[in-house]
Amino acid sequence: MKNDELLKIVNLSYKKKQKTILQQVNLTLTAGHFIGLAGLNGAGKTTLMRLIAGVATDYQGQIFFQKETDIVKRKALVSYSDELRGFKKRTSLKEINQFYQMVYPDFDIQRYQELVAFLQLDNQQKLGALSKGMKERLIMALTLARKARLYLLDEPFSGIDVLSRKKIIQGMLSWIPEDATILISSHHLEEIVQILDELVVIKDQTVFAHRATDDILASEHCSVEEYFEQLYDEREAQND
Ligand SMILES: Nc1ncnc2c1ncn2[C@@H]1O[C@H](COP(=O)(O)OP(=O)(O)OP(=O)(O)O)[C@@H](O)[C@H]1O
Repeated sequence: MKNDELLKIVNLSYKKKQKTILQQVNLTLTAGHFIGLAGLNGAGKTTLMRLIAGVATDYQGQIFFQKETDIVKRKALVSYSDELRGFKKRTSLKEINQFYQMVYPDFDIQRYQELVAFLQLDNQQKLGALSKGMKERLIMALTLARKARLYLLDEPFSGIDVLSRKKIIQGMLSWIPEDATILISSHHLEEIVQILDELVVIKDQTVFAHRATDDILASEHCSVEEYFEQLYDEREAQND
C-alpha cells in the first residue's frame, strides 16, 4: 500500500579497506514515491544502493525491509542491476534476459519486451558491442522489468543522449507500479526533479537531508537544485 514503510536503515556504518565510507546513516523510505539521491562524486551514493540491494553486506547497523532484516527476503523485493560485471562481453541480450528470468521469479517478460521496444534495444546484440548509453538502457530494462517494491537506479541517464532522456524520464512514470518506490541517483537533478517526490542528500558520509520536494519548494523559497547546492555551499562557508 502507498506510504507503508518499505525500508528503514538504522545507524548504518560501512567501511571499505579500513576507510569509512558511510557512518550513522538513518533513512526511512515509504511505498509509492520517486526519490532522488544526490551527492558529490565519492559521497557514497553507489555504496548506499549496494548496501540496500544486499550486494555489499559487511556493515554495522540495521537494514529493515518491510520490518524484516532477512537479506534473502530483501533481495527478492529490491530490484538493482549492478553494472552487469558478471556477464561476458560475448553474452547476448537474449541470454542475459533468459538469466534474469531464471534467477528472478518476479521478472515480467512482457514488461521486459515492452521496455526493450521503448528503449530501442536489440535482443540479438552482444553485451560487449553496446555503447555506454545502450548498456544503461539495458540495465534500466532489466531493473524495471522485475515486479519489485523498491527499484534502485544508479546514474541511469549519464550516457543517454539528451533527446532520449526526456522521453525516458517521462516514460519511467508509467513503468513503476503505484505502490513501489524508486530511488534514482543523478548529478543532473534539474532533469529528474519534475518526477521527484523526495530528495535524499548524502554529505559528510551520511544522509544529511531527506525532504519532500514540495516542502523544499514551499519553505526554502528556491529550486530543489539550488537547495542541494546550498547544502554544500554552507559547508564550504564554514571551512573558510
Ligand atoms: N572498492 C572500493 N575500495 C575502496 N574504496 C572504495 C571502493 N568503492 C568505493 N570506494 C570509496 O567509497 C566512497 C564512495 O564511493 P561511491 O562510489 O559510493 O560514491 P558515489 O557517490 O556513488 O560517487 P559518484 O558520484 O562519483 O558515482 C569513495 O570515496 C570511493 O573512493
